Amino acid sequence: MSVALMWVVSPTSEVSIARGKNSSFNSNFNKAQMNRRNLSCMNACLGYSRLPPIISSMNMIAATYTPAGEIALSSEQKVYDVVLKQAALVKRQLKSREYVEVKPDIIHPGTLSVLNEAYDRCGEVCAEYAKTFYLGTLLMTPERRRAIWAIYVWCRRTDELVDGPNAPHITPTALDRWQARLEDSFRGRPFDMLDAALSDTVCTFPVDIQPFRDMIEGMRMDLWKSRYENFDELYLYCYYVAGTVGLMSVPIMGIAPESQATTESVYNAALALGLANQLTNILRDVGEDARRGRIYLPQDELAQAGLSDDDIFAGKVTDKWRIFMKKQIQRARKFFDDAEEGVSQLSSASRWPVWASLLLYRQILDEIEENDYNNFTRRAYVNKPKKILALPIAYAKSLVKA
Ligand SMILES: CC(C)=CCC/C(C)=C/CC/C(C)=C/CC/C(C)=C/[C@@H]1[C@@H](COP(=O)(O)OP(=O)(O)O)[C@]1(C)CC/C=C(\C)CC/C=C(\C)CCC=C(C)C
Repeated sequence: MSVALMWVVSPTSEVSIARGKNSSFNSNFNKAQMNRRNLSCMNACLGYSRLPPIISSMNMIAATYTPAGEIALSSEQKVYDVVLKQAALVKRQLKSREYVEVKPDIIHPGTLSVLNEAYDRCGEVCAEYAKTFYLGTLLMTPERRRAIWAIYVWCRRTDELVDGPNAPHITPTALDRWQARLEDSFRGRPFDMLDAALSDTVCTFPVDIQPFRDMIEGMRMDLWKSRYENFDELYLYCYYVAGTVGLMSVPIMGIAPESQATTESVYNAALALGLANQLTNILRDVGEDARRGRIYLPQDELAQAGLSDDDIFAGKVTDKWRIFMKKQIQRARKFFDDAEEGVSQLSSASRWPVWASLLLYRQILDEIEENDYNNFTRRAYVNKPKKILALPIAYAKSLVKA
């Protein structure tokens, strides 16, 4: 990655600074920074408001009970509740068409150019971090493209809090402040320019705040948890840090008008793609994570395979490890399969980047196999020719209608 985004999240200064080798972004960003009061005013003028409350569908989920008589939901059931809420929000807003072109008649002078600049900045970050994905977004309509950039940037900044250069200084309190900033952005009171783009996006498209809160929850989890007892625990983590991205993206990408699929099934597919990506990421990075003292693998399944934390730290590829890995890869592939059904339901211009990301990420699993399951000292990656080949394949798949 050629750019490192650094966040200084302190009680006195909550500013984001972009730093990097090619840092034209840096100076542009500083130049264009706005203060909170101006933005509040600007957004009041734009008439932003909090999204309406969402009806809970928790009681639609089959539940089991703890010995104390409390409802015990699996992670999958808890997450499904978020899927249903987001799908309900989209359906309600699609019905009322409230979110389409509801920009107020009176626009504060300069607001639009500031907003355009904010979105452009998001596009620059996206292009720096994820070139292929950025190119894919160029096929989308301008409104969708810039909204996806805004969400990408928020996700990237959130991830950088625990994975970036400032990670050792990040505390739960810093994450609380980041969440307060998120809540403010959803209320139309963004803190900085990049937040202003997010604020505009969530006011334009029917995006629920819960997946955003949940991603921060995943980052909180990363601060204290370095072992996962079983797949249920790992599932929740993967939802928090990646399944959420799928749920945030679909309201922007849009579902094809001709799609016969239920909104819920499309959201489930989006969730599945996030989970598949994260499981793949975990399987690729086993050695790297172990060197940081982290094991994102189900402890019970490791034990069943006759493996322990020590085996992971020793990093030796044994037959036990190969058998264990085959099972994990099979599970990740299943999530990719579940996701595939949903991609064709997306609006036509959104399919290509999603297919490209799906095909490229899934190939990492093939590479782990090619490396004879040595994910301790070899990083599986998809080489350039294979990446290039995936793009027309993704394009051809994107032409298949729902
Ligand atoms: C088209 C597309 C891929 C859209 C998603 C755009 C978007 C908002 C991406 C945000 C990604 C991000 C920065 C997430 C922060 C948390 C994180 C780092 C998650 C991991 C991603 C890869 O990370 P990284 O860049 O570090 O990877 P490398 O180490 O460089 O390989 C994750 C593994 C998960 C990302 C999850 C997704 C991209 C979800 C994709 C799902 C959809 C877009 C829904 C598609 C819809 C249907 C119906 C299937």
